[in-house]
Amino acid sequence: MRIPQTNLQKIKAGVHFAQAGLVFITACLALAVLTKSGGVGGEVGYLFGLCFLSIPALIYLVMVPMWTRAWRFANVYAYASLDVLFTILWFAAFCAVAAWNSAGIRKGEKEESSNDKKTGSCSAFGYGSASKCEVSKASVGFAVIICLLFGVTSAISIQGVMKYRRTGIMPNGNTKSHGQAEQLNVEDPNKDAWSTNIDEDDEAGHGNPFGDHNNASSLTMPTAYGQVAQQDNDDAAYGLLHTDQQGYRNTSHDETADELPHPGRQMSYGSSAASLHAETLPVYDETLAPSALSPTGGYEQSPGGRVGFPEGRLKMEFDTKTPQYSTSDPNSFASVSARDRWPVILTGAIDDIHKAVSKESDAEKREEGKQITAGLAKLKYEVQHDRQLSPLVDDGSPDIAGYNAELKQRGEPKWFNVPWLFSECYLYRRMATLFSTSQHWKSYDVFSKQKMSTFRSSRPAVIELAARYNDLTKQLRSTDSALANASEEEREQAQQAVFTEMCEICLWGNATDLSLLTNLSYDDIQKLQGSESRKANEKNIVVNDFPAAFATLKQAQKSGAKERRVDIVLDNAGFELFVDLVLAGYLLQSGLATHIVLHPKNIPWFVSDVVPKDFSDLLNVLVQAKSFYETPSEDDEARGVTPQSLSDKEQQDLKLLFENWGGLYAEGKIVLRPNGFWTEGGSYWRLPATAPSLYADLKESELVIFKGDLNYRKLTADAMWDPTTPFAEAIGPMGRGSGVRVLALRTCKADVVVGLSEGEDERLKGMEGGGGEGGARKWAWSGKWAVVSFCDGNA
Ligand SMILES: O=P(O)(O)OC[C@@]1(O)O[C@H](CO)[C@@H](O)[C@@H]1O
Repeated sequence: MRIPQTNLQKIKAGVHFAQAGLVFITACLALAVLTKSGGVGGEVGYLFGLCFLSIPALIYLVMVPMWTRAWRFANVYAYASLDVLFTILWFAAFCAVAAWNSAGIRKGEKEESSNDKKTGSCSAFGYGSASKCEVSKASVGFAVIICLLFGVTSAISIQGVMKYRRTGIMPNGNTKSHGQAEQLNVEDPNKDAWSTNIDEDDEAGHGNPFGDHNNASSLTMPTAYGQVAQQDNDDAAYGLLHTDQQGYRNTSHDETADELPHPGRQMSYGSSAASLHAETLPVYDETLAPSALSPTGGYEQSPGGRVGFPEGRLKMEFDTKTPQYSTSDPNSFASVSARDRWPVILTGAIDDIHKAVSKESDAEKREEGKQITAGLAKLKYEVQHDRQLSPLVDDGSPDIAGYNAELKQRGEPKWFNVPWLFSECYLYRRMATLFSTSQHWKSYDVFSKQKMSTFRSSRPAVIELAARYNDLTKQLRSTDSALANASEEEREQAQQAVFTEMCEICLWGNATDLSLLTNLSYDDIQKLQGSESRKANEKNIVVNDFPAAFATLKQAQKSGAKERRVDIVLDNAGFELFVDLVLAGYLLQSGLATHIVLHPKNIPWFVSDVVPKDFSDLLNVLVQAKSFYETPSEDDEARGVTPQSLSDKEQQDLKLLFENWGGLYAEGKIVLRPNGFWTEGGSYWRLPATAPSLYADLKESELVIFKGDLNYRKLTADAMWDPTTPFAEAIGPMGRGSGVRVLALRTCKADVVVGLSEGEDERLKGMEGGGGEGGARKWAWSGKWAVVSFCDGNA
């Protein structure tokens, strides 16, 4: 498959093609001279030989940068060396033959001492006929042109080397390290290449197999990167850092927003072939636009496609001045993530794509898959060896410019000394570029299998909640239920209790995000997700603003406003998305909201964050629950377990749930709205200034619920706030006076936390595994504690 070429690359290839034509002609001329009588010098022989020698060089210089099949031989240094070498060789060639010509002419003139012959002309050529001399002169002319053209291509190649040494990006925009491909023998399943142990490489004393941009040694053939034993105890040990669970566990740009069809196209609920694909999900109801539901799916575009953001102004200027958590802080989860967790996550991704490539029959797709695998391995290597973060490859999305501008402004930091939030977003954005710049793997989600396999393990909680939800729906719809006959005050109390319960279900659904918890056993997941654990965890909510959030929605309901929208900025797919839909369905059916707008990501993100496809996958599970839950998974087969069959009641409950949620979609009451802003590298302090139409859209909402840890880190700019800092202050421009009502539902899985009462942080640090006096806020790393923080930006 052809690799997209930059204009400069195309020009270079064009020059090489011209050279090939000229070389052919020169070879013919030289052959003519060689075969003519009168004798020849080695010079012409050299020229003729050089013509042949140039062919393989030209093939290499043209084909390797252009075809994936040859990409394994790509090497910016080789390109430049060849171009410069042949410039010199052709220079020598035309000088030599020119000298031979003039020697022949001088010889001829000496022999022809008669004065009617023109001096310096071929008429008196000492090595043969005048035509031989003419032909030889012509060959010199062509050789001069070829030499000059090699001079041009040398300049282009040298520019390419300088760019590569500066950015790590090959002239055609790809990232690549030299000579590593041959390590990737996909066919050899026994070759276990995916580990987090870096010492292996160094031990082999091969230095930096990935061509560290500053270290010329990269030209030497590297060892096979990451070739060590299976997931070893180190990884297991890593996982036990906070809890005895560990985990590893996901394009391109904004197309999704465009691809998602406009609503009104009825979904085929209940039809026999009722399997759902993301495309069939209505995004919003025309009749409701241009109200708060007008889609802003893509980036904030302005003429020229640049993110609608004043040129030259850098987004960082909108961030808080409070320092951010950095990977250099040994007391932070940032340091643990960069040194221990990200390599494990990358290894999981490499493993996934490796398996996919080994099953791929299409040769071009396989080759491209190897490139992606190599790119992931390079990224893993750079993280583990504390390399500089290199500029992202431009995959056509406007956010890339923002990332690279910020990288430059941050002075191209190294992995072990960089703000955690930016670097972690950069990590996932860089992974996505490997897929989005490919032809065959653009929409491949390297985390998809993990998302679905873990959702399987949520079966008991999913069935328990489906029954609970359907009961609630029946109660809410019935006219003679206890609730219907209760007094207004009793109904409001009951409503608040159910609201809190539904929000708690939604909150703790966030505890099982896959980027934190590895190899979460079937039993662990049940223990975490069941109603018992929710009850047990109630006391673990260290900031609890549920009443304020309920009061906001209740007040809006009492205002009688026709449209009362609630937004949910989603976090993880699978069980968490399931409980988000439970909350969304409850808010709609209880009348606390009239519309729900869900905000997924555009690209695979932080391993398990929701992308639009995860939505249809979830609904497909509900409509095909029997086959999904009763088909043994790899894990079941490994454990020799045959999944229990679903009872009729359980099947019925899941079918009812599917029809209920399907109906809410069809009516356009639930809308899916991806936006590129959610996967940018900065905090939400930047949202009002850098994503004005998204900001305006969120202001239309009665309540914007931000799910999970990453959204909380972005709201609070992942800064090292004093934990007693008011939430409203820590979220800056999204706080007081912002016009946005913010509710964060977060299980704590990172250092930043605000809104705590005096002494609470010390109390939690003092608990077992809390971190103690040492300063590390370990209690906030495991997802065991949660905060529910509300700020009314309209107050
Ligand atoms: O946003 P989520 O899914 O609740 O958590 C994301 C997370 O797992 O990833 C980051 C660490 O890598 C932290 O923000 C948190 O631990």
